[in-house]
Amino acid sequence: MPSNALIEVNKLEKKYGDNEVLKEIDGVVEPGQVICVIGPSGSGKSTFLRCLNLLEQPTAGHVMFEGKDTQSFTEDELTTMRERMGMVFQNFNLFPNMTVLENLKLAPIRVKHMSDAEAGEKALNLLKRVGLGEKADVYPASLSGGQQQRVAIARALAMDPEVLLFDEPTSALDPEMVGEVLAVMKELAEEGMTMVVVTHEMGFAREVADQVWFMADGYILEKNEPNELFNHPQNERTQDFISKIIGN
Ligand SMILES: Nc1ncnc2c1ncn2[C@@H]1O[C@H](COP(=O)(O)OP(=O)(O)OP(=O)(O)O)[C@@H](O)[C@H]1O
Repeated sequence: MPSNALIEVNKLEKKYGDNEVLKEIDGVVEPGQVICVIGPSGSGKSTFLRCLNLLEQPTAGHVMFEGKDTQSFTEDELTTMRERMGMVFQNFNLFPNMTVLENLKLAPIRVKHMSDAEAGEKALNLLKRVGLGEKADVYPASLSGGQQQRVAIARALAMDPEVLLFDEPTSALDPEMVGEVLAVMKELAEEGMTMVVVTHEMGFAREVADQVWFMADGYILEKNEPNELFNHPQNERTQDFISKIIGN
């Protein structure tokens, strides 16, 4: 395997009963890369993402993290790996009964054993970074969806992750809020954050991704640089998908 792979997936398979959702998936994520995973609804994109941090247990195949096979991980090693892979969900998943600041401080205090003051300072800096320095003491419900998602990104960053996994981070947002979240993600990409992003935002994939992976029926049918994949798709299914979303 390439020595610089952060994540490597070999012959990954996932079944739910008889439903084969992921089939023979191979892929490498290198440090600093932004991978966008695109494809039709139900093609297995979210399941693939959740297999990367073993929120879903693969049925077969291997997920390697920093060259180590996660299958051989103890529970403690798995927990550590998940802490190093931040995840941002479609529906933000903030704790509603905690203020924005408390949401951000929780994991650094509990998991990294940071002092309250240290975690608070870090949280405030991260909130400023996502443009929400003024919102530290409010509750998530008083924020717009776009603001809540930016808080969720800041919360993931509070653990200093090695990689961020995004599961359709803008799909639950009103259209006018999509841009503010994508702008934060683009900034992170420019700062060198390694990211795997399941998305329907083709403009973002085209502009920000180093590689776009096209999934259909549980296979990754095509991987390429965005310009190649969008302008010269090789696989018939990719051509069909792209002509449907871009052609009209
Ligand atoms: N926990 C589960 N139990 C059973 N089947 C599941 C589960 N999670 C996903 N599936 C099935 O796996 C298939 C792929 O789902 P997945 O959510 O990964 O697709 P997707 O490409 O992310 O779709 P979308 O773009 O609509 O979110 C679907 O047929 C879905 O019904």
